[in-house]
Amino acid sequence: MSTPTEHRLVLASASPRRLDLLRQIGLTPFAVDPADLDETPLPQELPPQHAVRLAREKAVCVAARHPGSWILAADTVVACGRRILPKADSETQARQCLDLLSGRRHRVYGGVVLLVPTADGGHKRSERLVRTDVTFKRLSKAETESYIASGEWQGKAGGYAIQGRAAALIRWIGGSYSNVVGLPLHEVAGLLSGHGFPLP
Ligand SMILES: Cc1cn([C@H]2C[C@H](O)[C@@H](COP(=O)(O)OP(=O)(O)OP(=O)(O)O)O2)c(=O)[nH]c1=O
Repeated sequence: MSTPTEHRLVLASASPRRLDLLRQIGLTPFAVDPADLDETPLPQELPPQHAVRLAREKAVCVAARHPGSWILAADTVVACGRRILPKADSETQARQCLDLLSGRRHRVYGGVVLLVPTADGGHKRSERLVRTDVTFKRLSKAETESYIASGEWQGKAGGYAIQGRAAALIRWIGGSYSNVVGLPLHEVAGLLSGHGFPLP
C-alpha cells in the first residue's frame, strides 16, 4: 500500500502537450492516466467555470484508480466572449473557429486541479484558473486555407495550436504562453510546491 509521502504524480490527461510541458519543468509523472468524460458545456455555463469544472471532473475520475498518488488534471477552453469554441474535429469546424478569431482578441482559460493525497486514503483538492488573452491578425482566405491544410488544428481547442504554425498568425499574447498550449507551468509549479511536492 502506497503512502502519501511517496510523491507519485499522476497526470490525468491524454494530451501529449501536457506531458511535454510537465517534462519541460523537469517533472516526469509516475503514470499518465486519461479520464474519459463528456466535455459538453452545461446550459448557461461560462467559459472559466467550464474549464475548472472539467479539470476537476478529470482529476476526480482518475483519482479513484490511484489512492496515495498526487493527481494533476487540466482543461483548456478557448472563448470568444461567452462562447466556448469546440475542439476542432473537422475542417469546417476549424474554419469556423478561425473566421471567428480572425482580427480579434479572445481568451484562453486554463483550469488546473491538483489532488493531494491525505493520510486517510482520500485527496484534498486545490484549483486554479488562468487566463491568457490572444489576438490573431486579420486572416486572408489564403492564410486560413493554408492553415487548414496543415492539419495542426485537429483536436485543438479553438482550432489552432500556438506552438505550431499558428504562431505566425498571432499578433499579441497577454499572460501565460504555456496556458495556451495546455498547462500553465508557473501556476502548476506553485500548486505543487505549495503543497510540499518536491520540484527539481
Ligand atoms: C489553444 C490551444 C489548444 N491546444 C490543445 C491543448 C489541449 O490538448 C486541447 C484542449 O483540449 P482539452 O480537453 O483541454 O485536452 P485534451 O482533450 O487534449 O486532453 P485531456 O482532456 O485528456 O487532458 O487543445 C494546443 O495544443 N495549443 C493551443 O494553442
